[in-house]
Parts: sequence; C-alpha cells; structure tokens
Amino acid sequence: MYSFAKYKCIKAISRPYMLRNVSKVASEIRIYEVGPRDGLQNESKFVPTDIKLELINRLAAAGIKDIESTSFVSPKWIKQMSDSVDVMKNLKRVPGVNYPVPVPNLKGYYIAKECNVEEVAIFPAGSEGFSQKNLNCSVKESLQRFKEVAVQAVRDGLRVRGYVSCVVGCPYDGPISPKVIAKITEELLDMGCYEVSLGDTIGVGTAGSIQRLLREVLQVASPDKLALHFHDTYGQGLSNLLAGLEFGIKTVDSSISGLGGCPYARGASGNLATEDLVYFLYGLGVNTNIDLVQLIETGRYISNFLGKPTESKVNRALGDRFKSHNDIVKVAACDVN
Ligand SMILES: CC(C)(COP(=O)([O-])OP(=O)([O-])OC[C@H]1O[C@@H](n2cnc3c(N)ncnc32)[C@H](O)[C@@H]1OP(=O)([O-])[O-])[C@@H](O)C(=O)NCCC(=O)NCCSC(=O)C[C@@](C)(O)CC(=O)[O-]
Repeated sequence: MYSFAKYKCIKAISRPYMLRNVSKVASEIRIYEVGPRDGLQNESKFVPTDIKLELINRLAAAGIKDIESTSFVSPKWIKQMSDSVDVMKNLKRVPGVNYPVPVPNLKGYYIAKECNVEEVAIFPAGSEGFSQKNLNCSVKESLQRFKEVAVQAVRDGLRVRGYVSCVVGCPYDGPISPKVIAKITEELLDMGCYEVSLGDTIGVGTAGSIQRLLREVLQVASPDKLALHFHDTYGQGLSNLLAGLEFGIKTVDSSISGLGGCPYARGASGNLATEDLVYFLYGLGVNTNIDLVQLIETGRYISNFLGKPTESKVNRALGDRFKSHNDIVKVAACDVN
C-alpha cells in the first residue's frame, strides 16, 4: 500500500492554490476514453468480446472521438485483454474516431499492427517498484523496449502516445519526484510520442501536487503535448483536473462509469468518470459535443453488465430525471450564465 510514512515532513506550500482563475482553460477539450481498456482490465469476471464491442460502439455513438479499445499485453499477465485481436478485428470503425491500443513490447506491437491499428500507446512507470510489478523490468529497460516500439511504429506511419504511470506516488515506492517524471516525459517525446499522458495511477495526487508536477513537466513539454489521467481513489479527480487545465492542457483521459484500476496498483480505484468529466466541462462552458444522455445510458449499460453500481456521481445524480441532453447541459451550466 501507499506509504505516507515515507514523507519526512509535510512542507508548507508557499504559493497557495488559486481555483478562481479559469480563464486559461482551453475552449475545447479532447476526451480520451480509456474505459474499454483501463476500465475493464481490472475486472475479474471476463467480459465477453461482444459486450466490449457494444461498449465501444455506444461510446462512439455518444460522440467520443478517442476510445482506447483494448491492449496487446501478455495474456498471461492480463487475461481480460486476451481477446484483443477479436476486439480490433470485429470493431465497426466509425470514420473520425480513433481506436488506440497500448502495447508493452514489439511482440504486442506486431500483433496490433496486423489488426490495422492506427495508434499505439507505450507506458513506462515513474517508479522502479511499479515498473517491476507491471512490466517485469526496470524503468530503464522498459524505456529501451518502448523506444523500439516507438521507432518501429513511427517508421510504419502509426501514431504513438506515451503514458507515465505513478506520476505522483507509487504503491511500492511512495512519493515520486516531479523531476523524474519530467525526464521520462522528455524521453517519450524524443522517441516520437505525439503526446504524453500523466497518470496518477493510484489517485494520491491533490491540486497542489499536480501543480508542482506540472510546473516541472512543462519545462520539457508544451501543454499541447500533455494529457491528464487521474484515478479518483481519494476523490480528488476533478480538482486535480482543474489544476491541470489551468496550465492550458487540452486532453483528458477518463473512463465510462468511473471504471478502472490497475491489477498491479492494489487499492487504486477507478478513473475519473467520463460522465462527471463531461458535466464538469459543460459547467465551465466547454462544449465537448458529447451527448450526456447517451453517455449516461452507456455507463449504465456496462455497470449493469458488471453487476455493480456506477462510480459516476453525475450518472447517479441525474439518473432518469433528464431525458434530453440540453436539459442536462442547462443544469451543468447554471453557474456560468
Ligand atoms: C511486459 C510483459 C509482456 C513482460 O512479461 P514477461 O513475462 O517478462 O515477458 P516475456 O517476454 O518473458 O513473455 C512471457 C510470455 O508472454 C508472451 N508475451 C509477451 N508479450 C506479449 C504480448 N505483448 N502479447 C502476447 N503475448 C506476449 C510471451 O510470448 C511469453 O509466452 P510463452 O512463451 O511463455 O508462451 C508483461 O509484463 C505485460 O504484458 N505487462 C502489461 C501489464 C499491463 O497491461 N498493465 C496494465 C496497463 S498499465 C496501466 O494500466 C497504467 C496506465 C497506462 O493506465 C496509466 C495509469 O493508470 O496511470
């Protein structure tokens, strides 16, 4: 478990966090949906391929343009993703929708390429402990492996996205220095990643630690090269997000119904829920072109299948009260009119 004992002291934050300035939030935010991959990978009950395909189709129908659909990892490590070939081969691809997939090595890359993927993601960790558990190698070895993937993918004309996991804290090593994350981010961009998603894998970040992280990472990457990937374990997802958006970052990862978690990060809860994110953005006056009613129905579809309540507060709160997307947007936007 994440050890607070590793903090020698809690330093006073010299610059208090200001939530009032939302003027730097971009007018358009790209939502990168990770539900079918990050959301499902931790589910113990195997989700049949046709349910996964239906979920992806519903997300696309709701207006999501980037849907991380599966991953080409070792089935010995993550059984839930063992049908990745079937998922990608049977996907009804909607024009204008991107269906990226994470790959841990060249083996996964070549299988994914056979399935005509257009974008792959590589995912080193910010900590040694998590790298060993998640990838069975050191951070340095993983970067070498991922570089081989990135170089080959760029050569083949595919887009490559980078992730860094455990950007604030690691379940095995404790707090992580922002300088370490900046260094890995820089390496991923140098390898050819078009953007790097900063993953607070166990959700220990706060607006303050995210600010400190971004001040460091923005020394090596411009805001348009970064994405934010928050798990909501401590209920800090949306405040962390606002902290990040104020730096001008325009891409946010989220998961339908708040599904998610990593098998190698025990205790980590789901990702920031896509329904909560879309509602939040409408409240800021950011139009996402995503239909919240369809999104809410999609969240219920997958939660019902999994037999558990949705983790999205917006989904729970709005429930059946609103039949029209515009009605929901009016509720979300009441504070800006
Ligand atoms: C990296 C490895 C492969 C090393 O695993 P390993 O056991 O060291 O690898 P290996 O090369 O020794 O191979 C072992 C066996 O797996 C096979 N294998 C090997 N690779 C593949 C592949 N790609 N596809 C299919 N099969 C594969 C390989 O062929 C072999 O099969 P055998 O010869 O024994 O029959 C493994 O540790 C792995 O797959 N790890 C991925 C774990 C994972 O998916 N974690 C979750 C994603 S990361 C995450 O969720 C965080 C993120 C990104 O969301 C950000 C955040 O939340 O903050």
